[in-house]
Amino acid sequence: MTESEVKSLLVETGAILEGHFLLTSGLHSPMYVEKFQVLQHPRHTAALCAALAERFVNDAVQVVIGPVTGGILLAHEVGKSLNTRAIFAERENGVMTLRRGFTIEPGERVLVVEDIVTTGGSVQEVIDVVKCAGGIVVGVGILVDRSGGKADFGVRSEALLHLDIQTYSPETCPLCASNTPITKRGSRKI
Ligand SMILES: O=P(O)(O)OC[C@H]1O[C@H](OP(=O)(O)OP(=O)(O)O)[C@H](O)[C@@H]1O
Ligand SMILES: O=C(O)c1cc(=O)[nH]c(=O)[nH]1
Ligand SMILES: [Mg+2]
Repeated sequence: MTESEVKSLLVETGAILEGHFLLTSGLHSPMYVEKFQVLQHPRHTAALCAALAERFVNDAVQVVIGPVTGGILLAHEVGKSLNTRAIFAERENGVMTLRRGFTIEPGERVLVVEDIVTTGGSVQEVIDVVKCAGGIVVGVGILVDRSGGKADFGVRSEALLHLDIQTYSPETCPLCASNTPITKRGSRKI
């Protein structure tokens, strides 16, 4: 899939939103990629994840892991393509962790997947979980990297679509200054 095909799919499914959004990092943004607008279509999810898996087909991946919520679907579908285990990480009392009896064995080759990267903080938390368990992070697979190239995980990362979307700290946000109501999507409680 080309970047323009991925972008068209997001536009067609209504995933690109404009407004005033509180992001999981605490930053504000005038745009939000609501990944579940596209992920609600299993055939699109399967096609996107197959394209992502293709980038890591020669990396001898043994486990695919992503952060809740979208990471559950992504890990499952990428793991299906690569014929590996698929697990997910979630925050417990604010700390990213493995629950549900999931384990990563020392030396296991792990691919981290993520739907959207803004600051890269969530992916980094998952990388830390993998490393803490002794796993080897072979790469990061991303549907949409909206960081404008700023996110760097110290391993090969591959995104199906690269965007450079403005973010603001709450103190400098022009939408706050103009009293535009803010909305919070996503699952993180901050
Ligand atoms: O790169 P970052 O600054 O960490 O931001 C990106 C993360 O934020 C969103 O998840 P969110 O925590 O909103 O929950 P969700 O996956 O349940 O929507 C998104 O799905 C990424 O996981
Ligand atoms: O940074 C986020 O929380 C975020 C941004 C975005 O565009 N889409 C999303 O699901 N989360
Ligand atoms: Mg998420």
